[in-house]
Amino acid sequence: MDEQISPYGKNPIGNTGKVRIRHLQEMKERGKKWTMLTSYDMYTATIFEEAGIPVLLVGDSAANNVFGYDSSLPVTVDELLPLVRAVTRSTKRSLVIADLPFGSYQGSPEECFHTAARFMKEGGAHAVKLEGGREMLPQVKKLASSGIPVMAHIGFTPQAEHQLGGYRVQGKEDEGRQLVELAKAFETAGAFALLIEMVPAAVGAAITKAVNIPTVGIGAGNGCDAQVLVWQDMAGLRQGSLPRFVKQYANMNALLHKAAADFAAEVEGGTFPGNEHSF
Ligand SMILES: Nc1nc(=O)c2c([nH]1)NC[C@@H]1CN(c3ccc(C(=O)N[C@@H](CCC(=O)O)C(=O)O)cc3)CN21
Ligand SMILES: CC(C)C(=O)C(=O)O
Repeated sequence: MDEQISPYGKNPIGNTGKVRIRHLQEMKERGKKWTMLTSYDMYTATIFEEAGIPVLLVGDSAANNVFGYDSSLPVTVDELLPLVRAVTRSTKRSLVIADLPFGSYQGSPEECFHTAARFMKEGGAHAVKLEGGREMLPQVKKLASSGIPVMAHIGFTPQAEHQLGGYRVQGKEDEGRQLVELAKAFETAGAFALLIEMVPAAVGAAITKAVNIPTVGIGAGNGCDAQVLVWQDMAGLRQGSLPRFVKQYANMNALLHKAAADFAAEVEGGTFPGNEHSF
């Protein structure tokens, strides 16, 4: 392994400075895979950076994983900004991407620029992400030409769930070829990377081959340059039925449940606080 141990932990990029979009580009050229996780607060940001996750996404998935909405549509710029600020304040090296929420960029390239600039100026983000198809090409061009790195999210785009008819795999049959063309159009428009959600593995691989920019997959198969998961899914904080693309690497829900229940039991039983926790 050619990984180096930096003061902050292992990083597939092997550098100890800030992760830049050019590093992600170099990783694609070297065929080295990398990871992205969502993060919405200080502790997860610090832990993920130290664990060697080079890119953190403050996703609009905060809607259903922080704020308790039942989809990503209701969350606002004013709700997401403090979360972006928390993550950028807590990290030294990770590339932090702010997700543009529904209704904050679709109206026009100018609206998109205004929202993205707020995440860069007020949130300290290093890049932004937006969802959509060809109608978003002017938005991507505007950001890229204004010095704002932009990731384009294609395939299943949750902000369009009502248009797409629910949570469904995209890009089956002929639609797959159209997704490859869309990916190329976003590359030409200036996107620095693509997020590909819920498409057949063959389509994820075909897009990854067809473009020179990195692809980050979620339910898009093993052929993408990188993979992303929502952290509460990855760590098993979320319970119940999960999308097929989720793998749980821990059972944080059970761990936290037990810690809280043990605390309650000790207080109720009169054993906490003991002498060692008293003044
Ligand atoms: N916790 C969490 N994880 C996510 O991955 C996520 C969010 N929240 N919030 C925003 C969007 C919504 N996403 C979703 C939500 C549901 C499915 C889902 O139900 N998928 C099913 C059906 C697929 C099919 O057969 O067509 C699956 O089994 O994967 C997928 C992505 C992804 N994002
Ligand atoms: C699907 C995930 C990665 C996303 O876009 C989000 O967390 O908002």
